[in-house]
Order: sequence, then C-alpha cells, then structure tokens
Amino acid sequence: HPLWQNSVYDPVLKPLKISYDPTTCLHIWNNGYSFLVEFDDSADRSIIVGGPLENQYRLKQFHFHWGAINEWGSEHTVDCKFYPAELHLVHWNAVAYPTFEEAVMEGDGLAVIGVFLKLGAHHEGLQTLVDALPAIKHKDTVIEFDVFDPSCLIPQCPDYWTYAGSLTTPPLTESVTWIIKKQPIEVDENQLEAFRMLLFTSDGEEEKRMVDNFRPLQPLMNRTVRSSFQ
Ligand SMILES: NS(=O)(=O)c1ccc(C(=O)NCc2c(F)c(F)c(F)c(F)c2F)cc1
Ligand SMILES: [Zn+2]
Repeated sequence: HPLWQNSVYDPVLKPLKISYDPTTCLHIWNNGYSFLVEFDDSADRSIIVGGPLENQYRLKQFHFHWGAINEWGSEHTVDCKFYPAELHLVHWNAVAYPTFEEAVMEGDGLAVIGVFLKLGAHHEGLQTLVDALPAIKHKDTVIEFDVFDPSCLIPQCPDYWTYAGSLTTPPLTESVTWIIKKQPIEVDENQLEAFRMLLFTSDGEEEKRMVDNFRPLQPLMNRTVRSSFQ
C-alpha cells in the first residue's frame, strides 16, 4: 500500500499505547503461509489502546511477510520503496465483539500494527524467534513458546501512518485499522535468510521454500492515509 505520498497529518491522532504481558505467549507455528506467534487472548492482558483506536484491542498473534530477495517483501511501500519484510501484530476489538471470528467481519473489528524490517544490524529480540524456526520448518508444525515480549520488535519512535483497510489474505475483509510505524527495525542478512529457509510444504511433500508470501500492492482508490507526524 503506497504510504506517504498521499498521507495527511492529523493533529488529533494520539500516541499508540502498547502494553503486552510476555507470559501470554503460547506457541510459534508454521501455518503454510507464514510463521506466527500466538497469544492467549482470553482476557485483556496484552492490549493496545489510543492512536486512531476508539476501543482497546487484544493481541492475538503476530506474523511476517517477506521476499525471496532483499529488494521486496513488504506489503506496504514508503516513497515507492519496498522493505525486505514486514511484521504484522494482529489485535481484535474484544470490547465490541465476543470472538476474533466475529471481529474479522466488522469494520472496527481488527487493528494491525505494521513494522518494516530493513537490512542492517543484528536484532537480538528477533533472534529468539529465528532460533525456533528450524523446529517449524514444515507446514503445520508447532512448538511451545513460553515467554516472549513482542514490544522488543516495535521501534521506539512513536510516528505512524493509519488507514482503514483489509486483511491482506482471504477473506480480505475490510475490518482492519492499519497502524504502520514509520521507523523500521533493523535485522541482519542471516536473520532474513532464516525466514527463507521455512517451507510452504508439509513434511514428505516436495519442498517449496516459504518466500514472497506478501500480497501485491493494491490501488489506493479514494482512501485517505493519515500520519501522526508532520
Ligand atoms: N496479513 S494480515 O492482514 O495482518 C492478516 C491478519 C490475520 C489473518 C487471519 O487471522 N486469518 C485467519 C482467519 C480468518 F481469515 C478469518 F476470516 C477468521 F474468521 C479467522 F478466525 C481467522 F483466524 C489474516 C491476515
Ligand atoms: Zn500480515
């Protein structure tokens, strides 16, 4: 999604408040499209509030999208530039809806924080995830993941863009308040290569490397992208 060119500063936008409980972390698994870390969302223990949001939203999972090479991989662009990967932290409006499944179908149902990954320094926090990837190489493999604080993957800089959008995979429902952080996090080549060692395929099938698992850019149409910064 082409950010920045068509964004307008909105002085009313508040800072996003993030409070995650690292012990709500459950497991990390390969679902055949990406790898995701899932959280116990049976109570308001890991939540975000503020920013463009009316309610507080509960963290359910986070996952990534990445390319086969460093030239592309992200699902949003800034100044027509792709990043090699993009992190999505998926939250749902448990104030308004009883389940995630129902929230997915509603305009104010989901809030996804997007964080760009750029090639650079080694990322200590990400390495904990990277070390677990060989154990979930194949589709539908899962390992327990006891404690992880996803805040370590979110840049300090408070600046973000926000727009009303959709899931980037089927059913593509228009239920997502996108909150894209302006500042990327830096990861090193070995860490990106570790993502590319995952497989789309199950054990025993002909191996297909899990790469280019991003949705192609979509036209902005008449949507407004707001920025929290000037
Ligand atoms: N890349 S992203 O835009 O951040 C994105 C975030 C979450 C999902 C997701 O939860 N899919 C599975 C899923 C559904 F697609 C449903 F429609 C539903 F009801 C679910 F319960 C469910 F888990 C898909 C894409
Ligand atoms: Zn995603």
